[in-house]
Amino acid sequence: MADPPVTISEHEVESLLQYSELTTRLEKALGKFSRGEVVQPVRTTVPLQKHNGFLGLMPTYIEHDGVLCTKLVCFYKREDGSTLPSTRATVVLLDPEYGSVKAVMDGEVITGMRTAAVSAISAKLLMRPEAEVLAILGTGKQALSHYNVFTEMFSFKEVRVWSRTKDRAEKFMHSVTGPVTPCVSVEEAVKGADVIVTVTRCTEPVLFGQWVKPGAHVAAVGACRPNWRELDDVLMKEAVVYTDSRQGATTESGDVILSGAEVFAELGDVINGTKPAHREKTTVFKSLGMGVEDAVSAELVFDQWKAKNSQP
Ligand SMILES: NC(=O)C1=CN([C@@H]2O[C@H](COP(=O)(O)OP(=O)(O)OC[C@H]3O[C@@H](n4cnc5c(N)ncnc54)[C@H](O)[C@@H]3O)[C@@H](O)[C@H]2O)C=CC1
Ligand SMILES: O=C([O-])C1=[NH+]CCC1
Repeated sequence: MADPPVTISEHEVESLLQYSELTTRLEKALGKFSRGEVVQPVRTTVPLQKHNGFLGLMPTYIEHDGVLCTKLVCFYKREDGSTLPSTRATVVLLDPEYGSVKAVMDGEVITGMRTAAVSAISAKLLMRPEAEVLAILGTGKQALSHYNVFTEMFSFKEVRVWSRTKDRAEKFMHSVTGPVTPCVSVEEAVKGADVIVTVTRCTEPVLFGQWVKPGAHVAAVGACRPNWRELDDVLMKEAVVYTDSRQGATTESGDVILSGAEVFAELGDVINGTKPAHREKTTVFKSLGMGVEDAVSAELVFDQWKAKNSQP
């Protein structure tokens, strides 16, 4: 008889996940995914037309590790000024033998941390070793998680942040502990930057190739629909393009599909040593988000939860 499922709240997930262990597990998972060791169909999306959004279903099975999981994530194209969240997620961990649910956990923290950690892995693999300036475009949830993991993993001399209003960039600056330079234009934020993170909700290009320093690394996280963009054609065509999933990117990424840019490799190919990391060139990591990232994060949360709650 299976145990009843446990429920793990946002607060508990936050207290159980740390970037160091999470990043190690994600790097291994990206490698496994690109070696074909993970069953993970491209996200199924159900349009929520009335609310300008989508429900994404992200099932994943890692047979070797006995991990079966699915995330349910709603994401929206919100009007400017809307206070409603742009993503809401729940993660369900199952027992693959019995088909029973082991845990239902909050997916907000998992989505924030695993997405940022994968971007940080892309930077570790693809940025120039002498990188000094990080620019973050956007000041929402992903901007904060990216700021946290990038400043934990690397030692940038300057971190710049851009938002469409100066107020938001300054509010972001006051919400973090380290130094941040708020910028009034994208051009000002990215000029000379070695690493650029785009974490906006925009559906038209916001980052233009003419402003990007040759050899810079761009982690592009927003624009997860086939007709949404964050990057322009110039950047997409000049850069060597890496993705989390080639199949996901060619199905879901407007930046890839509409620019006609070629996907050079998955991050997992670089981790596995089957494709090179072109650090000397301008690189784009187009992130769409994968179920396997949620699955290994949820397994880590569940392991830690069990260790904390087991009887002495
Ligand atoms: N690749 C992945 O794995 C994931 C991608 N995402 C995507 O990342 C993006 C950011 O997500 P969150 O930080 O959770 O959203 P958020 O709503 O917390 O923040 C969005 C930011 O974009 C800005 N923004 C909105 N419209 C804009 C426009 N037209 N031009 C420029 N900036 C604009 C907002 O002011 C805000 O700073 C979204 O597009 C979301 O769908 C979210 C989760 C995972
Ligand atoms: O992977 C993910 O959770 C998402 N990608 C785009 C919106 C949410």
